[in-house]
Amino acid sequence: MRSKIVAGNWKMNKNLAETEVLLAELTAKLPDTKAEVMVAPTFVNLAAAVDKLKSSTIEVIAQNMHFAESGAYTGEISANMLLGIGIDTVIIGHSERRAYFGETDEILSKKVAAALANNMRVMFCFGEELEDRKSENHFKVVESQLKNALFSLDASSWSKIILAYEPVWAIGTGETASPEQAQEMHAFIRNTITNAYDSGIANNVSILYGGSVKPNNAVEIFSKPDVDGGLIGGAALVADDFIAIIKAIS
Ligand SMILES: O=C[C@H](O)COP(=O)(O)O
Repeated sequence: MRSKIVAGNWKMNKNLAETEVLLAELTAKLPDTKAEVMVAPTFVNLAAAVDKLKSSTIEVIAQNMHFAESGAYTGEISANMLLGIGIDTVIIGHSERRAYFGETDEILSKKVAAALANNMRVMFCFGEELEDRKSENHFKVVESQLKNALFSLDASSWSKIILAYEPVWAIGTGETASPEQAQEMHAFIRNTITNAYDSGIANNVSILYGGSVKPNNAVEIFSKPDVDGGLIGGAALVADDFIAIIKAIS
């Protein structure tokens, strides 16, 4: 069901002690909000985060998982392991996984299938590179990322999908897509899903924007009708900034 979501992707930041400090600050300052609030610490700190947040409404989610159930995949983590510590939402397809770890659309579609087979929610990330936007191929690229990883899914699986549009040129760069650019792309995404499935599915999926969302731009970005919240990187590492971004959800 479409809902407002603010998720913090901590990437490879914060050791255990730092994780506990940030979570304590977040729980102490968390405002009343209609947004679902999520944090994605590193794998080694997930269990501690789940424990620390057991009486909080903040959900702990994972940054990644492998598609296999188990086996000889040194260094990897399965859906079953995440579920075993109480985590049932996973980020799949982040541009850093695509760029630095060779995750192709084919691998990502296997990961999505594995997460759904385990009844997990998937926060699926995608977005164009700067070159794609400069050459005006951004709509085509986004359409193909969605099609290759998601459009073979059954209609019923879409209740478990959250989308996060993250233009690669806006991630960690301080350069944000303008609220108009975000709205234009989010509307295109809904339209693309309507064409592949139907408007019911398109209108029920939450589409988050990610890429240099900060306290000073969140209100304007979140005010756009097809933007249902944000996937936050750098600003999620500072409690006051993340709280201010949560407050920007109306
Ligand atoms: O997952 C989060 C995104 O990569 C955005 O990161 P950022 O807010 O640091 O640009």
